[in-house]
Amino acid sequence: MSSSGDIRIPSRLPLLLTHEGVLLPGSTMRVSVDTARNMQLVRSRLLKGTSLKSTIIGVVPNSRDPEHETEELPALHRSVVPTATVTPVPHRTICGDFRNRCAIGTAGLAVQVVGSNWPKPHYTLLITGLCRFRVEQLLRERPFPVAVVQQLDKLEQYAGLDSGDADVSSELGELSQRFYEVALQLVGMLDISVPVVAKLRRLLDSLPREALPDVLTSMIHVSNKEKLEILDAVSLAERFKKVLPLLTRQMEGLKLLQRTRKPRLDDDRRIIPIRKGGGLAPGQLSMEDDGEEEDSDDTSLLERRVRGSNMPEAALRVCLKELKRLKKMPQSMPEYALTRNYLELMVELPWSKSTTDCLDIRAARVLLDSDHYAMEKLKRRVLEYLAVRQLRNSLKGPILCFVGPPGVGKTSVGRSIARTLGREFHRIALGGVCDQSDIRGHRRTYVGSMPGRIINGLKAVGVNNPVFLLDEVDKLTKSLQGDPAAALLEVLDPEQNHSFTDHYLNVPFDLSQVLFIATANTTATIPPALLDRMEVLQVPGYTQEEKVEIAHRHLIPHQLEQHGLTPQQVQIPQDTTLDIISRYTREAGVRTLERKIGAICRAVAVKVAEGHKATKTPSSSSSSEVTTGEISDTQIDPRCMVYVWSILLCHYSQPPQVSERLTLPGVAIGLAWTPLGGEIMFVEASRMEGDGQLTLTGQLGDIMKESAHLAISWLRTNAKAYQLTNMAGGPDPLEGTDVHLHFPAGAVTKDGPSAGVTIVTCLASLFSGRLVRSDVAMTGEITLRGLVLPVGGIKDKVLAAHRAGLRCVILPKRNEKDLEEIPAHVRADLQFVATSCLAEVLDAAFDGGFRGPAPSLAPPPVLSKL
Ligand SMILES: Nc1ncnc2c1ncn2[C@@H]1O[C@H](COP(=O)(O)OP(=O)(O)OP(=O)(O)O)[C@@H](O)[C@H]1O
Repeated sequence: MSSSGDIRIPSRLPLLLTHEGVLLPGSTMRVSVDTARNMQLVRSRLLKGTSLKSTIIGVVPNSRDPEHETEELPALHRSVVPTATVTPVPHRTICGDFRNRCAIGTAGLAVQVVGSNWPKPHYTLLITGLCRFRVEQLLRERPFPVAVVQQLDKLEQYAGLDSGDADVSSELGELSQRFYEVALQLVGMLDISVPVVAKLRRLLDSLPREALPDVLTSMIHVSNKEKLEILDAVSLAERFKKVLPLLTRQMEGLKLLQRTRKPRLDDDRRIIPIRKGGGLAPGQLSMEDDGEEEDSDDTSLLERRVRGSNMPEAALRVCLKELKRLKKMPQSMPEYALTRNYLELMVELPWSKSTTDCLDIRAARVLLDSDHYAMEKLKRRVLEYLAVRQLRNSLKGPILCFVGPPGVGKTSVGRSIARTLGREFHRIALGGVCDQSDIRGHRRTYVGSMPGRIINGLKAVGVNNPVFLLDEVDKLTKSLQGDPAAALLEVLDPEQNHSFTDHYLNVPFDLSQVLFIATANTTATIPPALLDRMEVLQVPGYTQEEKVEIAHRHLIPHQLEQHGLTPQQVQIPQDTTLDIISRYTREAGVRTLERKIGAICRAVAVKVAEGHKATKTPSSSSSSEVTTGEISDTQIDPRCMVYVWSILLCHYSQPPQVSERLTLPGVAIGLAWTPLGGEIMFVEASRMEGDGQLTLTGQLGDIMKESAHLAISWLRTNAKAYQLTNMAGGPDPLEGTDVHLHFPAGAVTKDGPSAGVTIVTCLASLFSGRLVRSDVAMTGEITLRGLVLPVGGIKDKVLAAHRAGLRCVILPKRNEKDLEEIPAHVRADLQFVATSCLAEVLDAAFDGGFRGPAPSLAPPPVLSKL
């Protein structure tokens, strides 16, 4: 730092008006620039200028807030020096008013300009003060003020310090010596081992004495007003005199502080913080000290929590080690927050906190029954499972996995199990999870690392024995980030999960008390190793009657409550519900049904809120008696009940879904099983002139394609017996003919052998020109010899046929036993034709039967051992 005496500043300076601090010669200050005038100055002088001269600006304190900047230049800070001492100014002020003349400021060198656009455009300048100046004449005010200035701190001014006038010299010499000694005392009170204190000590010796008052003022704690007084002290002697009491005050503050400090801190840590490039503040010091105290209190509180959290020995050791590191870390270190977060998590984890199981099997049965209608098989198995657990008092055993179409209550049964046990419930959605660290957490070395879902779940429930529902385990996917299913293996294996190690925790956590239940739509996509650890419980779709019951017992009351309606205000008769189910929904579960009921409730809620009601109150619940569909025409008492009749449904819902009829040869209805439940499927075939090619469309898998080839071969073999012909009427159906077979819903991949009988029927219809019965649906695998083999998913398929309003289901003979699972009333509504060969299938599929095969083609009595 050089003495300001060596510096010659330009006679014209652009003025930067500051409002937040006072720049003194010899010190450095950061100034935030956001007012229009100052921004202009930075842009046109500092950013465009190329010479050193262009980086010198005049910094003048301005008391006015930048928020209130006006067109008019604010009054600049002006020395209170008697006007007599001010050099007379020629009255040539071209702009600005007279009050801005004689303003005192500090010429400064802009050493750094940093710009930012956030939160609004602004610059931050780093300016080093060079010397004082006085504004002689304001040349212009816009776009930024420029003034003719007079440099005040000059070399010759201080000549008296070293030589010259004996009186001045001796007075200044004495003053500067006293000042130096006091400054030395002040620095002596600080801990010299702190680098900034050591540097200050060196500065005291190396700086010219005349620079000391300004430099020390900018380092100790003084108010802006006091700083302005020092800025005004143009005379050096006056400056020494004004700063001396400030130094003494600072020392008093330090002494007081040292006396009030605790001996522990006093002995070994005599570190008194110093503001970087600024001063020491008694008030500030004590505040920082409080912060330190608070911090150490905070850490010891954390330590107490760690010790009291009952964590196992290994975890405790890790935590104490981390605590030790934390104590040594400055708070500003990014790792401080990481370590602290880790310790907070460790403390919050329920290492030994658990709820007491209150399982009463009888009460559990009542609760399961009251929460869920039907699902008898599932409820029975769940009760068995819970009973065994209670008797053995252990959780070891297979993990239950509920598999079924969406909306059949898998998740809600899981929730009921938690309630019956009196345990906390937590659902972990695994759909789409493709990263191992989702389950097992990230290592703490990664930025933004966090624990996996299992540990997060435990933290959320706050006990170590909750019921965890692993929802949609069939939707886990692999990726470059590892296989989440592999991570789940450890979680679900009772032999291993007592020491599950999350990467973030890096210490084992005992998961053996957690009751895991999984749900899936299909077992096909569950990784085999995972499936092996689970006991699969199929949850089939519901029949229409079951859905009506579920709607009236659970869904409607729930929806009414959700929409602020009471059963006295709305009544949905059973046949209306049945209508919604059969005409507006086609699903295995009840989710769409619930949505439709919700839509009705919303519409009724509007009417009720408006004070409307039905114009006619029908006397019976038959929809046919209702003559009007509008409920919004007449205003009557809002307390009256709103009846929702079938006829009104069209006001609230989309047009009903209608099923098509079979009007062309070459169409047959098959039954398919998908993860969403059973579905009916219209298989279509057409033929055209060609050279005997078979085209298959509809995203078919290999097995399905093979079924199509099998069907064609069987039909060609038996063409004569069934009088199947090609387009020209010839005996080979494929001669000169191309056949196209299409399975609608082309965007959905289909596979499996169960469409075999449908393909045969569809092609038989095409080649014979006869229509297949439009109320028949079929399923079954075929062989080349014309046998019909059993298939899976019979219950869902039959329910789908029933939903679609079909009358007859053709199924393999060996699937007859599966019909027991189907509710009696559904069975009563349908006719089942159990078939063991294709001849029987065709006979049942066509009105009046299909022309039977020759006796030699009839299947042998013992069909197959498959
Ligand atoms: N048998 C039932 N009795 C009462 N309510 C039921 C029954 N089955 C389903 N529900 C209700 O249907 C809604 C959907 O059920 P849930 O969310 O449990 O389906 P899910 O089988 O888990 O579906 P997903 O596979 O899509 O997760 C819930 O409101 C649930 O209470």
